Amino acid sequence: MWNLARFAATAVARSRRRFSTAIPGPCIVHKRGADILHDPWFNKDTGFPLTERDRLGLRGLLPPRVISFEQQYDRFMNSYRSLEKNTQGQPDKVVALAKWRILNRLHDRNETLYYRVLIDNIREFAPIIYTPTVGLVCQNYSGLFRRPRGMYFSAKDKGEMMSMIYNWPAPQVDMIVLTDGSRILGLGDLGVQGIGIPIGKLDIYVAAAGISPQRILPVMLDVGTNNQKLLEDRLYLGLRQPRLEGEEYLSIVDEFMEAVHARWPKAIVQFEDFQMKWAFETLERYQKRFCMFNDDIQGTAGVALAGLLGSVRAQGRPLSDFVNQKIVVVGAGSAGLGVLKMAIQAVSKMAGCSETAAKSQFYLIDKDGLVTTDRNNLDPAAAPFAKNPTDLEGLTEGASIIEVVRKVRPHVLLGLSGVGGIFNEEVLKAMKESVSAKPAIFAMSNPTMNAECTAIDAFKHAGEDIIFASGSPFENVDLGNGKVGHVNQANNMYLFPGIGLGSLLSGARLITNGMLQAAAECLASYMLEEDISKGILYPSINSIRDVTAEVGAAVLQAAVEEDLAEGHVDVGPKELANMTKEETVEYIGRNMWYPVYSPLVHEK
Ligand SMILES: NC(=O)c1ccc[n+]([C@@H]2O[C@H](COP(=O)([O-])OP(=O)(O)OC[C@H]3O[C@@H](n4cnc5c(N)ncnc54)[C@H](O)[C@@H]3O)[C@@H](O)[C@H]2O)c1
Ligand SMILES: O=C(O)C[C@H](O)C(=O)O
Ligand SMILES: [Mg+2]
Repeated sequence: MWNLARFAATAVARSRRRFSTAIPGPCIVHKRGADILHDPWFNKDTGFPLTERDRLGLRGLLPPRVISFEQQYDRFMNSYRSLEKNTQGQPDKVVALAKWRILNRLHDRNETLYYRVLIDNIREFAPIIYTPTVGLVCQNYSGLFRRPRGMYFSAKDKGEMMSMIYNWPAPQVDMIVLTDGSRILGLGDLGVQGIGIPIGKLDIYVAAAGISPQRILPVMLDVGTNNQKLLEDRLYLGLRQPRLEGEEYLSIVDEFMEAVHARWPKAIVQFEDFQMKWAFETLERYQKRFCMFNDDIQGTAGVALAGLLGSVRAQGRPLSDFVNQKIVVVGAGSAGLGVLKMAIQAVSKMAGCSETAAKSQFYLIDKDGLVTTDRNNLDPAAAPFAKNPTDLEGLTEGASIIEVVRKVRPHVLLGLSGVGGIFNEEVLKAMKESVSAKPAIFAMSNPTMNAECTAIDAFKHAGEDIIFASGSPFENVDLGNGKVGHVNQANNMYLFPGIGLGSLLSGARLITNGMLQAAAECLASYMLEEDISKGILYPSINSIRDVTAEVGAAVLQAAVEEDLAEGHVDVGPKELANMTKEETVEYIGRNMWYPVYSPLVHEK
């Protein structure tokens, strides 16, 4: 549970670990010749040594010189740098898509090299394969499409999924990211084009959690789209029909979940970018039956909570002061409500009070303004967080963001609305009057153009002492006189890889609230005091494998504590239970796949 002492102890004592990553043992490929060259899992391009060229029927299919992995790596990076140079001055979108294309071509051709350049340059490449560029890719998917990636199950496949799942060529799948494309980032319903999100999330799984690319599966459930523009687009690649609703919709998701479970009973399914009603409904429906979680509700909540606790520390307050922080959440969707739920639970545990009492510090605003019990047709999902107008001292149902901020003078203003720019100059200036000397502004909506405000505007209008976080990356802000306004990336990428990997290696059949809470607690305690005092709430993305190992270990240990850990491969539940915290982190690190060319034939 929320163990305050643990924060100080773990954060200060923890040394940064570097893992000696596992190198896969020799494997025999059953393909030969051109089939190997065309298989990105096995392809080494000009890197095939002569013995393999001989024995795999590759002689004559490649230019004679053998190029080392390092040389191939340098050649790719040189091409990438040339592309950067050649596209200078072109519109941002053109440059971003050109960068995505060159990376995607490598992904399609040679996965080992692709993942190595991704891991080594994660800070630079994450914004291309993940938010914000992935949003642009989804918007343009039908035009950009060259090769399929992942699996597509459509409403027309009803009754066929149990056999279709066996069309996937890999014998084992550990991690699935599933979307129905109905709420892609803040970009709305993008139908089948939303497949880019599971692909991007799974790239992060490989880079951050070391899940082998042979064991991941991005999935699109195409149940139609309500996006009129796409329905009228002659290049649109999805079903040209309105979205299925009600039982018809659920029967498709049910069939998919049964099929996956039948083939890979231990695969973990991450639900991603479902519109709110289905995000909550499917979580409720499956969380006690399958090993699954909803990243937008649960992953986001943990990352936001870690950031909120970090802001308390950054204000120089003891962590226990979290119970007194006034927090305004803008956006009552799957993400905003997930954050509220977890934050209120944390307050209630810390203060030892009921959740009802813990709610008093939180304010919720949606597209119709402040959410109160006076609202007609109050959404049942938002109802538990609605304010009683009698407690509001002057604010009424539907009050605007500026009205709420002026009246409440919150410590934190947190946006998960999907609406770019709604933390406008007036709202940001009002945050100067916050009761906190270091107010926090979280503009968490993605992609960049949907962020509630930019980093520059936040520091310009709300003052230089703010703590700032955004869902998509922004550059740090130069405040002059050598001062830097630090930009944090409050994105669920800091948690979902560890949740997935920790659950997988524990062998748990379910992902419980306790496991998710352990993940959030671990991230919250990761940062050292010296960083936190500078307003740095999250680790650098460069240390994402270390973060994931720690988070994964916390999740695994929580599974052990709840008696859910059944073990993984040859590590049984008893061994897991006997591992110390350190040993658990090492165990997780050892199980991370790392891209090197492994031999495709046994040495004679
Ligand atoms: N940073 C992260 O890790 C992270 C994680 C999840 C979601 N997100 C982002 O959060 C956003 C919302 O996601 P979601 O799943 O909750 O979406 P959603 O569609 O379920 O909810 C959006 C909410 O915003 C409210 N809203 C719309 N316009 C508004 C306005 N003008 N003022 C106030 N509120 C308004 C809506 O009423 C709704 O309650 C998306 O942009 C998504 O990319 C970020
Ligand atoms: O995809 C992201 O970058 C975060 C989050 O899952 C979102 O939906 O915005
Ligand atoms: Mg998402």
